[in-house]
Amino acid sequence: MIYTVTLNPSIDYIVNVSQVDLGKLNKMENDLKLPGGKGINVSRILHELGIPTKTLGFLGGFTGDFIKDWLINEGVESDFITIQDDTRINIKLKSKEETEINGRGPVISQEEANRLIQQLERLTENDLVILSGSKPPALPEDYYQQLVKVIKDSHANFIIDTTGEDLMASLPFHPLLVKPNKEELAELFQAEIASMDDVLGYGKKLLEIGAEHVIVSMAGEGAILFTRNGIFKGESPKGTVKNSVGAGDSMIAGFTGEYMQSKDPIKAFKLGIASGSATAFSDDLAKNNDILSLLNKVEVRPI
Ligand SMILES: Nc1ncnc2c1ncn2[C@@H]1O[C@H](COP(=O)(O)OP(=O)(O)OP(=O)(O)O)[C@@H](O)[C@H]1O
Ligand SMILES: O=P(O)(O)OC[C@@]1(O)O[C@H](CO)[C@@H](O)[C@@H]1O
Repeated sequence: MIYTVTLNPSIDYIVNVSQVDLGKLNKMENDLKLPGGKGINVSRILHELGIPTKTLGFLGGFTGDFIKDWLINEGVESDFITIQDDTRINIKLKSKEETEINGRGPVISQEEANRLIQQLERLTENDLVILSGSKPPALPEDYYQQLVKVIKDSHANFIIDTTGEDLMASLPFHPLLVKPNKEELAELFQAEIASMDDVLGYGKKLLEIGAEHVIVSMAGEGAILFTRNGIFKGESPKGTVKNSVGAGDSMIAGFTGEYMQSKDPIKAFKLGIASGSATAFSDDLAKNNDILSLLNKVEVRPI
């Protein structure tokens, strides 16, 4: 089974405003509330692709109920730990530019935190866990490291999509995939990423430190895949961007779904790009048909 873990889910409140005047009253043209949080997005796309998945993490309050109900309606399996505090609401302001205002996240007690660890103790070597997104400040500083240890002790495999020290500390445990975008890669190495040579150099370092596969995603400019057998550049299909929130998560879902079936990283990379782009061209996350219709437009070549 492919499990996803979202420590800090959200309702994504997508607000379209033609022009934003700070300090004035602005009227929305339209708005949309969607279940959010990176792992939840990954599971929604896996489910869309027909791949069995279960989504885990912490949900609470009326906001948590909204997400739980949405997933039930969509048929996405979940087993969340119920917390006392409310799940956060993240604002995605769409105007001439996309502006995001993300909440810090709810209070999570030690007892609630322990219950997720106990869930992961039941994993087996046939399982893969995708750990995605930020960690609410209430959780212990080394919580991600604790999760990685439990997953490895259970002989399961994992993917991690987070930033900074939590990502770095997980690399020696050989995640199947890490997928920083260019900004996250720069932050990881406290370096400027100004050229393709910089992307290639720092991407290779992630492999050297321990990742099995690395994708550096570059939005409309495509992505680079680093494997132990070569490096590949994938071009993003062209289209009209409607809402790029979740494009990165969709890419992880596409890659993982295909890789777990065929063990072919190039085929997986192609489905990853098609899934990411299909989501960027949709209001919500992509639908299966949109992903498959983009798949034959994705070009990948060795570099
Ligand atoms: N403007 C776009 N046009 C075409 N494809 C896109 C666009 N934006 C994203 N994608 C697709 O989605 C993939 C992941 O996007 P991106 O690099 O923005 O990830 P990310 O920064 O993790 O995204 P997010 O945080 O918005 O989920 C890209 O490699 C590409 O395939
Ligand atoms: O605060 P985090 O966990 O880093 O990011 C959360 C988030 O921005 O990521 C998803 C898109 O990738 C959204 O659904 C959600 O609002």
